[in-house]
Amino acid sequence: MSNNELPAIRWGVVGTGLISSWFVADLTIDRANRGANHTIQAIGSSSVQKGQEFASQHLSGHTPTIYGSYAELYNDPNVEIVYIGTPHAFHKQNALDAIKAGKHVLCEKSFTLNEREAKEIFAEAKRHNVFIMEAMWTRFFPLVQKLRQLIHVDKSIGDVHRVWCDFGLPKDIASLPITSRYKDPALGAGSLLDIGIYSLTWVILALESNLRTETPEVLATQKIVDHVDVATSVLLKYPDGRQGVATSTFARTIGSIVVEGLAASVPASFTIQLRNEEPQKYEFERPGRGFYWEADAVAIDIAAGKTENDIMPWDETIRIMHLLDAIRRQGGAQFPQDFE
Ligand SMILES: NC(=O)C1=CN([C@@H]2O[C@H](COP(=O)(O)OP(=O)(O)OC[C@H]3O[C@@H](n4cnc5c(N)ncnc54)[C@H](OP(=O)(O)O)[C@@H]3O)[C@@H](O)[C@H]2O)C=CC1
Ligand SMILES: O=C1OC[C@@H](O)[C@H](O)[C@H]1O
Repeated sequence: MSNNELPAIRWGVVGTGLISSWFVADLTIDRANRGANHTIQAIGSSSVQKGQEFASQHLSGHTPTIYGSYAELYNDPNVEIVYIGTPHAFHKQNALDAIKAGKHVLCEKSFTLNEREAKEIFAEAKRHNVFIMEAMWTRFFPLVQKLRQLIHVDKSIGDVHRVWCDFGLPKDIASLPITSRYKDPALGAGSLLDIGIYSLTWVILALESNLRTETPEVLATQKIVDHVDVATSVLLKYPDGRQGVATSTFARTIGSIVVEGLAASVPASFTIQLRNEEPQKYEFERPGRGFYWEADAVAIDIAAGKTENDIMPWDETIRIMHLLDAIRRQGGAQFPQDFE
């Protein structure tokens, strides 16, 4: 199909921040195998000057109409679809306004701050008979389609029982202005809606062969600092026992360490990966299986007249058992002895 025969659509972009710059840059690059022709018809910003700066920086060679308000963009008859690139907290109002003006909408993730807002938007879209979608771009990558085919159709690794996904995005929240969307709860700040949504998405995509046919149980914990979740861990539990762990954090580290070996009980080496540096692998000799190290420690302690070992003291065992009990209470695994 020649480019002239492809579907064509005229976009109005509201918000001139980071994501809008990435979005318009991608829509205007020259690429093979395009599926549609995109025109950035208009930019809506809080000021004409900001809109003009955005266009000259990210849309050189293009001539979008620049508006100093979003309302003007919604009312532009040449705009067919509105792309919402504002912070989460404004998505609801932006989407409702665009829909009421009869526009289709592509709205950045997270779609809204909560389910109630999302339902409100979809009800309005239904009333106005317009298209609307959450811009969860990752789901549309060919890589995802291939991965899902390998996992769910070809069953390349058999049945998938567990999936983990972590997204860490270092953010020094304390140093940001209180108006930052990463800091202000009223703007939907927090790791979950910003990046945790990706972790959750990957876990769901890998665990669910038929999307949206199951509702997993959720167990979650968050680290809240100044009313904002700076770290979230979610455990998804499916009716048949499949488990997904999705985590997100704004904490800053300079790299990661992966421990390798036969099993988690038998570490053999680890690799330190510092950002932008070559990985460094540390390997260790282990003749036999390695049970002699704990046996040596026992013998040494006894010879020294000790009753506890410093590496595995009594209170550490008690702490671990306390945690295991708490987890079982939430999780449901019971032993007859629990009721004695
Ligand atoms: N898909 C992806 O990979 C990414 C998605 N996102 C999503 O995009 C959305 C926007 O994020 P991002 O581009 O980083 O945000 P930015 O802060 O960089 O930009 C947001 C823009 O929204 C407009 N805006 C309107 N009202 C406000 C307000 N009160 N405070 C701040 N901005 C306001 C501003 O544009 P103006 O002044 O022109 O009106 C501003 O430039 C979020 O929902 C985020 O989750 C973000 C990054 C990547
Ligand atoms: O979606 C996103 O991905 C990239 C991050 O920079 C951004 O905070 C987030 O919204």
